[in-house]
Amino acid sequence: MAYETIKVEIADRRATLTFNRPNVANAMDFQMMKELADCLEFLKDNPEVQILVIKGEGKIFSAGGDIKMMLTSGAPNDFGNIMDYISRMVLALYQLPMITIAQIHGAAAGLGFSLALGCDIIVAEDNSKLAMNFIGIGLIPDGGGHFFMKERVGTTKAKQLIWAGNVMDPQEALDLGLIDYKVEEGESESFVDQLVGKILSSPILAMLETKSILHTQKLSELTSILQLEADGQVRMRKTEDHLEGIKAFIEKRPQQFKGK
Ligand SMILES: C/C=C/C(=O)SCCNC(=O)CCNC(=O)[C@H](O)C(C)(C)COP(=O)(O)OP(=O)(O)OC[C@H]1O[C@@H](n2cnc3c(N)ncnc32)[C@H](O)[C@@H]1OP(=O)(O)O
Repeated sequence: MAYETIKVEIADRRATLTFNRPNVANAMDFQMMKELADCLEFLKDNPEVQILVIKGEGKIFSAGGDIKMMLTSGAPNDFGNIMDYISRMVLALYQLPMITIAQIHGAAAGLGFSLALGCDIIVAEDNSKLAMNFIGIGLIPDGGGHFFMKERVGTTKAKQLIWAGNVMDPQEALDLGLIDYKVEEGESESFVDQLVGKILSSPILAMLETKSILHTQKLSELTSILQLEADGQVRMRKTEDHLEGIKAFIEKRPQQFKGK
């Protein structure tokens, strides 16, 4: 399939999906979200692929939703469409009958970090910035961010991290169990290639059965959280604090939130 905002290569039982808007930190606009949903649904039905690696072109894995698009895209209800794409991509990712690996370098923020957390294995380079920082622009996590954070660190810690919205370094994330491997700067590609080789020479069908059992049992909870996130995000999109958050980001100044 031909895409403009992502690249997909399939060879030797492995698919590699690369975010491809490097000039804007691989921030995701409408088109990219739709292409991601289409691509992950296509991969879901491709029995030749047993491993998916997700990575980013350029300096950053992904900075999440495109904040400049949020300022210019008009009506708050446009988020209804965005949330549909996000639900489609996350449900497809979660149900993929393959081992999924996020290969993070530079930064993974907002929806970019949610998608990484939706992978089975997360590898991050030592210098990368990891941020569940939707709150910085007055939003809540989407892309199943609430679900995946809760799965990895428990409800109380997830809530605290989401509220704080801090940029975390990989050591902190590793200590919390938010990522699985921290590697030296520039080493993620070779590390992931080795990991893929190791997994492909393991009894991968048994690994995939385990994934299927655990994910099938949790699917209704994820589906419910995605709906709650979609409803909540449309509400947050209409707040003054969100508008202030995106303006402050673009103007590179501190936000002044008012609780409205
Ligand atoms: C549906 C909604 C989904 C969501 O995901 S909402 C959440 C959206 N995402 C965010 O709030 C994250 C915002 N970005 C950041 O926090 C930081 O960036 C990073 C931690 C990702 C990286 O920090 P650093 O390495 O210091 O880079 P830099 O100088 O901040 O950014 C490099 C260039 O990338 C642009 N950029 C960064 N994030 C976004 C974005 N999300 N949307 C659009 N542009 C973005 C900046 O403005 C800048 O550009 P210039 O070099 O021209 O100043």
